[in-house]
Amino acid sequence: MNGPIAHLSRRYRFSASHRLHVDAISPEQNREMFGKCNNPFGHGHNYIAQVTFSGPVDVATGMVTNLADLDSFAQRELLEHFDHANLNSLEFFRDRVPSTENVCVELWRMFAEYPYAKLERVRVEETGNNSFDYFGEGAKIQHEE
Ligand SMILES: Nc1nc2c(c(=O)[nH]1)N=C([C@H](O)[C@H](O)COP(=O)(O)OP(=O)(O)OP(=O)(O)O)CN2
Ligand SMILES: [Zn+2]
Repeated sequence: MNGPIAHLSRRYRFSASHRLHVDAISPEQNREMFGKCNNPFGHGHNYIAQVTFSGPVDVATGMVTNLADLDSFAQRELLEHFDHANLNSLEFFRDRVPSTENVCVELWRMFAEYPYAKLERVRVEETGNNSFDYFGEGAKIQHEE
């Protein structure tokens, strides 16, 4: 039996490197657009991803979803692929700049498949100064292209 709807959020940390670069424009244009982030050797971040889900609070368990289930899912779908990876080498970023906006979009695609609650928001902190939110808008268009 289900009770009221609640939201839960969980944070996952991964370290990854990337280079912001677009093949279609010149080296000078890349440097102008991305500055130090276009360094050919890349650079790294300790990312923090926060995923937020909603769902009915199960009357028997008191939970929207068991965090242990979410952790197993995140380990398999996110951390095994992203932690200590070069983002530019991952399939999703073969034709996309590995900006944090695009990291959010890719994490949305992953976590939207979690079967036990409804994904509401993906937040990714790239540095201590910036964070990016994605709420799934335009997701179908992006993935059907
Ligand atoms: N719209 C976006 N702009 C930038 C992104 C991004 O993902 N989306 N990413 C970067 C770089 O990856 C960069 O490494 C962050 O650079 P910067 O903003 O200079 O870093 P901070 O000042 O926040 O932190 P430091 O660790 O002190 O450099 C750039 N722009
Ligand atoms: Zn960066």
